[in-house]
This record gives sequence, structure tokens and C-alpha cells, in this order.
Amino acid sequence: MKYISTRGAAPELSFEQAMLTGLARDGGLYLPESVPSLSHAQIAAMAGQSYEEIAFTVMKPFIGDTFTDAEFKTLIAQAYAGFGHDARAPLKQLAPNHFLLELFHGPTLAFKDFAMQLIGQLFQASLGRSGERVTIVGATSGDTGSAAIEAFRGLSNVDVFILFPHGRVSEVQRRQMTTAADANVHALAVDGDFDTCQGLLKDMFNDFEFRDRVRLAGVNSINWARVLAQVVYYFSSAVSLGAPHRKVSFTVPTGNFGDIFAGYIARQMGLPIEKLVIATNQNDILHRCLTTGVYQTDKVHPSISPSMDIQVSSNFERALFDAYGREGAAVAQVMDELKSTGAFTVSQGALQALREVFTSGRVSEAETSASIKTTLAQSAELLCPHSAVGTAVAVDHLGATPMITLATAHPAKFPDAVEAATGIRPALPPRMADLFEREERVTRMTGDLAALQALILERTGA
Ligand SMILES: Cc1ncc(COP(=O)(O)O)c(C=O)c1O
Ligand SMILES: N[C@@H](CCOP(=O)(O)O)C(=O)O
Repeated sequence: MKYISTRGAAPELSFEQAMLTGLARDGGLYLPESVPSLSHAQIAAMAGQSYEEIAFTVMKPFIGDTFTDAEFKTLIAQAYAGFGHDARAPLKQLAPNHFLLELFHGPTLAFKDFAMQLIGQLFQASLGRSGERVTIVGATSGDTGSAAIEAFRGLSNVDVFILFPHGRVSEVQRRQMTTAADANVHALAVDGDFDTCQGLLKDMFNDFEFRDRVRLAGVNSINWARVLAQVVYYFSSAVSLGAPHRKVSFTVPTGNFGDIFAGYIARQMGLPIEKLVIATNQNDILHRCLTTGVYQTDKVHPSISPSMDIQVSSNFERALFDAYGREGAAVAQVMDELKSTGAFTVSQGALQALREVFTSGRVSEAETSASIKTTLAQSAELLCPHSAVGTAVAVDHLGATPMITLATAHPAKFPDAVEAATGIRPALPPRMADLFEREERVTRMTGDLAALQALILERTGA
């Protein structure tokens, strides 16, 4: 299996190389040269299997000979052993044809753990073999950062630098990132928003001298391995509702487009997904784009679902690549236009291709709060604000096909918003009960690239 860049001008890589590389050297994102499909019988056989067994079947065709079957099975088992629910991703019924996929039973209480725990295992196995050392830099609007820290803390061959927007993550999210005592963890609070952090990360990848010197690796969803690991729960949940014998749809609270893109890959692999519904908060660039055909950046508006406060939605580039017939040059052109003007217009053909798979909805702050309140009253489920955005949009898209909404974080990560909506302050699990007493360690940074690079060089000794 070879991996190619969405901009068509970077070297082809193996799975292992793509995983350790992050962003392609032409600024694009890696994708498999072709997406393998699973047969009807293979999908049907997943009924009754464990999450780990399904994970092996789904991911194996993408990893080539990076790991033996036995090694890969062990790494998968280790990745999910620490989850707080036997099913890993349990499905709950909210209404006759509406289901909630709880993705917050991992160590940091967000869906990011599904991929990050596995990537932590894959990196360790790969680096252990080669003896290499890497510097991971991640940009976060709150959840990727803590998941990455949890997955890589304490490792001797990895330094982890996490850039988060100062004052724009919840207090629980911030403390999850700043209270890790391990010397290889560096939490950096950046003046700006998530897009500032992600922009700095991409600038560092595009500075080849720096990139090679620190051996830069990325664990945001620009890393294909992140997306791949997230494909699994689309299969596990759909099969438990009767796939491949019947269709399902998914509504996904969306920011950087990584999670919903994993659903798109599941669909390409043969999972009968009717629609993938993009649910956005007031930062609704994707909803506007699907509606009007114009991808127009705006300033980021802080919301009660802060992890989705994103304008430049990185993985949308992967969907565009397919929508433009896998023409890297066409994608490079629109991305250049985005960089220079802050906007681009999707061609009619590409827009039509996107609309065949995706539809979208946007909810306001008041609607998000109302969704938390109503879901509690009607279905006895306490949602985080991101999951509430998903649920509110899903309700507008319910039909004959069962709808699965992804619950992407635990409500206790966002206690203020949940309490304001319901009067209930959700408690952290006992293992995190002392989070507010732990000492914080954080470095405040401006959005200055040179200063950030100097800090990374100094701390890694590269
Ligand atoms: C809780 C939560 N929900 C939804 C999202 C959006 O997911 P994605 O960025 O993959 O679109 C994020 C951030 O990624 C998140 O942390
Ligand atoms: N919502 C994310 C933003 C980064 O997304 P990623 O999936 O590309 O890592 C976060 O919580 O950090």
C-alpha cells in the first residue's frame, strides 16, 4: 500500500513513513493510493466480534507489512486495554431511529483517544525498531493535546510539544495538558486561536531545515494513521445496527474534518452509509461551503463547544482531492488561493461529488444549550456541548435510515456549559478527581514562529 499527497508533488511513502512524517513535503496530506474494500461477507462477520477484532480487520489492509499480524493484534489490544467500557464505543438509543455512539470512555474522555492510544503504540513499536528519536508537535483546540500527552508521556525517544490557544479551552482541558509532570511533555499556551496554532504547526513542517533537524512528527489528524484508527468505530456501530444488511447514516460534530473523513473512508470501504452529516457550531465554514460552494474563512468565534472553534479545516483537503478526481494540481491551486485570499470556490463538479456523500447543518449557541437540556429530559443522556451540536443537527436529518450521532467528549470536560444548560455539574471520573489540585506547568507564547522554533530547539537539544 502506497500513500500519495493530496497536492501530487511529494514522494510516495509506505504506511510507516506516512505515519512518522505527518504533513507531506508539498504541503498536502497523505492518503492511500487506493482505498481497499471489505466484502459483504467480511463486514457481516463483524457482528458479535470485539472492538479489537473489528479494528484488526478494518486497518490491516492499510498497514501493509509494517507489522506482522501478531504484532499488530498485540498493539491494538494494548491501545484499548485502558478504556473504561468493555464495548470501547457503546451505542445508546436516544429515540426510535436515533442512536448515540459514546466515544468518550478512553483515558482523556474524548474520541481522540481511539486513535491516539493506538498511534502511541505504533510509534513506540516503530521507533523501538529503528532507534530513532522524534519531536511531536501538535496543535489543539483542547482534546487532541491531552490525548497526545497521555499517549506519549514519559517515552524516552519522543518529545511532545502541544500548542493550545490561550484562554480558549475549558479549564478541565487546560489542566489535562498542563499537569503532566513528565519531562518530555511541553504544554505551550499560544496567543491566538486554534487556527493560529495549526498555522504554526504547518509552517514548521514547511521549514524543511527545521523539520529535519528536530525530526518533526505530527499527531493531528493531518496524520493518516489518526484518520485510519477512527474508521473502526463506524464499522463497529453500523454492524451492531444491522449493517451490511441495512444502511445507516452518521452525524458528526465537525471541526478539522478528521472524524467525518474517517466515516467517508468507511463508506468507500463498503460500509453502507447513506449520508454523512456535518454538524457545525457557529464556526460554520463547512456548512456554508456545502450550501454555497464557497469556502470563505472568517474570524473564529469562541463558543461553548470550543474544540470545534476552527476555520481552516485541514482534512477537508482530503475530501476535495477525491471530489476533484484525485488531481493534485487542482487541489494545490485552490489551497494556494485559500492561502493568498482567505477563500476559494469549489468547482460545480466537485461540489456535486461532495453533496452526494455529505450534507450539513449548523446550530447556534442557544440551540446547543437547548439540545443538552432536551436530550437529558427526553433520553436521560447528559451530553457535552460538541455532542449536543451533533444531536441537534441529527434531529433535523432523521428519516427511515437509522441515524448514529457521534458523542465526541465526556460532559465533565465542559462542566460550565453543561451546568448552565441543565443545572447539573458533571463530575470527573475518580481517577481524575484531583485534577484541580495538580500543579500546572505551561509556557506562554506569542504566535511568533521563530520564538517557537527556538524554544523547541533548546528543549530538545537538536
Ligand atoms: C469534542 C470534539 N468534538 C468534535 C471535534 C471535531 O472533530 P474533527 O476535528 O475531527 O472534525 C473535536 C475536535 O477535533 C472535538 O474535540
Ligand atoms: N478539535 C481538535 C482540533 C485538532 O483536531 P485534530 O483531529 O486534527 O487533531 C482538538 O481538540 O484539538
